[in-house]
Amino acid sequence: MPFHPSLLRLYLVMGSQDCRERDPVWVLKEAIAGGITLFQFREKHSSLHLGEAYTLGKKLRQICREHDIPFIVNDRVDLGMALDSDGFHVGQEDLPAKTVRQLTGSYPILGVSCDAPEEIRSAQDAGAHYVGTGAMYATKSKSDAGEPVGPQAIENLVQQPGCPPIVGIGGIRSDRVDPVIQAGAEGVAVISAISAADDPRSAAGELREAVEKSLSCRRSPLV
Ligand SMILES: Cc1ncc(COP(=O)(O)OP(=O)(O)O)c(N)n1
Ligand SMILES: Cc1ncsc1CCOP(=O)(O)O
Ligand SMILES: [Mg+2]
Repeated sequence: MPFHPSLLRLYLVMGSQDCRERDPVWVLKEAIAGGITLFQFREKHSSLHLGEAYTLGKKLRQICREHDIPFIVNDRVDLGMALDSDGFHVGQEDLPAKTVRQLTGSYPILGVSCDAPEEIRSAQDAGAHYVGTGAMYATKSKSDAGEPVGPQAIENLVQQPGCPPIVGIGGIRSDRVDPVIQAGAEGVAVISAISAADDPRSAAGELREAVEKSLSCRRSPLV
């Protein structure tokens, strides 16, 4: 599936650990109905074996396919390849982005977590389509997220020549979307704001509306 920065508008990142014991299949369907534009399968559940992650991933992948939502796999290139994913997301402590590109070819979407200018340069070298920057705000969804870097980090990175489109992640709720977009992000990535919401469909709807509203009044659109 070809990449366009508008795919980053509302990016749901989710695995079974994020869904409050509810079926991730149901959560994903509701999130799609609410307006997500991209999905990342981020399975971190220590009790789920790779084979179980594959079985769940196949179901989620199928739902994405039926709704034309690109399906990205976090961390595990082997799992992503087995699931015929549309792309991969890796961070600074995962396989190097350049290696992922070599393993997977030039076509799949490649996302890389970056908080610093030198990380942007190596993401560019690897042919990253987008960059994930965070945590924007404090988060309970990633135990090793470190201190929040805030929207200011996006404002700094986006000035790097040739910087790929940025999506902000970490602690984002609908009332925190605007500073992230005004800093220069193309969209927001969330886990708990949708996956742990009582009503994931309306949560996604609210977030999407907040993103569109904020983009429509950005002073100098970056895309
Ligand atoms: C869109 C997006 N941005 C950042 C991350 C974080 O990736 P990483 O730093 O590798 O941490 P884990 O998600 O693997 O815990 C992401 N997953 N998605
Ligand atoms: C995966 C990840 N990377 C940086 S913060 C984060 C967790 C985001 O989760 P939430 O949206 O629930 O704060
Ligand atoms: Mg990772």
